[in-house]
Amino acid sequence: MFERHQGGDKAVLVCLDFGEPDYLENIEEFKLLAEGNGYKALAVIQGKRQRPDPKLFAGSGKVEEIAAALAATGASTVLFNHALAGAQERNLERALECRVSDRVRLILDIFGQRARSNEGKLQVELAQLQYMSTRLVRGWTHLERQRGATGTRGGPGETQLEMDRRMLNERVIKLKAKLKDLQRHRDTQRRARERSKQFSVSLVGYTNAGKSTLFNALTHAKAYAADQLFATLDTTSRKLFLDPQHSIVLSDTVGFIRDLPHGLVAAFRATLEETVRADLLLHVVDSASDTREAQIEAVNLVLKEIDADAIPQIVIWNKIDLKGGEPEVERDEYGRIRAVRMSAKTGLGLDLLRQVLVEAMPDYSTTE
Ligand SMILES: Nc1nc2c(ncn2[C@@H]2O[C@H](COP(=O)(O)OP(=O)(O)OP(=O)(O)O)[C@@H](O)[C@H]2O)c(=O)[nH]1
Ligand SMILES: [Mg+2]
Repeated sequence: MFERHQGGDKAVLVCLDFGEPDYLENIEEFKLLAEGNGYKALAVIQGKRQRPDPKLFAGSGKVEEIAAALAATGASTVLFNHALAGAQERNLERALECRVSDRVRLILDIFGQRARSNEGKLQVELAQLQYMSTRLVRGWTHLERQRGATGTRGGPGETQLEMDRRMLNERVIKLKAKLKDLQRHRDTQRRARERSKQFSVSLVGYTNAGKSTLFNALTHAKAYAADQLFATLDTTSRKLFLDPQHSIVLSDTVGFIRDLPHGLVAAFRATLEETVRADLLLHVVDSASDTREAQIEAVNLVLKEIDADAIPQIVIWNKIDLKGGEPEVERDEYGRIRAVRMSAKTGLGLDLLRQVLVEAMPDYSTTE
C-alpha cells in the first residue's frame, strides 16, 4: 500500500510492555534496529497492555497517541518493536494512514543489507520470501519491482493473489535447491577439515557483543567489526596458533538477537552448521550491558534450536575495560573453566584466553 522507505525516513517507534522483564532496556536495541535500517527515530511511544489487541495490536487510545505523534513530528512511518500479524499491520496502516513495519521486518531488512556472500544473500532472500508469504497482499509487488518480474503468467482465471503465491513458491523451491548445492560444497570442505583433526572453536553471542573484535584480536584478521547490529553475517574461519604446539580453527559467526525470526534461523542453518559441529563454543557477552542476562538466555535459546546446546561453552565476559576490573578466569567447584573476563578491544586478558584454550583442548595434560 505504501512505498518502501528511503534512507533518512522519519519514524515513530512503538514499544509496548506485556510484562517482559527486559522491556525497558530494549528500547536502545530497538533504536539501533531502526537506525540500522536508515530511519530517524523522532518519538518513542510506550505503554502497558495485558495482551495484544487482535485487530490493531495496540489499544485504541494508544493508536490515537501514535497518530498524534505522527502529526506532531511529521514522521512517515511507525515501527513496532514486536512481531505483528499481517492483518494487524494492514489495519494499522489504514487507521494511521502511513507505513507500518514490525520488528521482524526490521531484522530481515538489516540482514538483507548486510549479506555479502552468495550463500548469505540466498539465505536472507529465502527468509524474506517466507515472511512475505504471510503478507502477500502487498509485499510481493515490491519484490517484483526489485527483480524485474520474471514470473510466467498462469492460465486465465488465475487471480493476482494465486499468481503471486505460485511465483513465490517457485522462487522458494529454486532458492532451496541452490542453497542445498552450496551446503554440499561446505560439507566437503568440513570433512577435509575434520580429517585433519583440528580442534574447532566457534564464537557465538548476542549481536554487538564483540565477537568479530575478539576474532580479529586472536587471529590478526580483518573481519568487519562495528557498532551496529549484525555486522557479521557470514561465517569466517581461520587457523590459529595458540602456542607453537597448539593450533585450533576459530570461526566468527552471525550474532543472535531476541525474536530472531524463525525462518531466519532456519535459513541460516547452513552457516550456523559450523557452530553446531564445533568442539567448543566461546559465548561472548557484553558484560557492560544491562540486559546481558536476557541476551545470554536469547543466545542459548537459538543454540538449542540449532542443536548446539550440548557443546561445551566458555563464557567470555567481554568489554571489562568499560566498567573496570582485572582479567580473570572463573572456574566451577571442580576447577573446570566457566568464564574469562577480558577486553577484546584493549587486549586485556587475551593471553589468559589463549592459555585457557590450550587447557580446554583434549590433548592437554598438566605436568604437575
Ligand atoms: N569498550 C569495548 N568495546 C568493544 C570491545 N569489544 C568490542 N567492542 C565494540 O563493540 C562493537 C561491536 O563489536 P563487534 O566485534 O562488531 O561485535 P559482534 O559481536 O561481532 O557483532 P555482530 O557481528 O553484529 O553480531 C564495536 O564497536 C567494537 O569496537 C571491548 O572489549 N571493549
Ligand atoms: Mg561480528
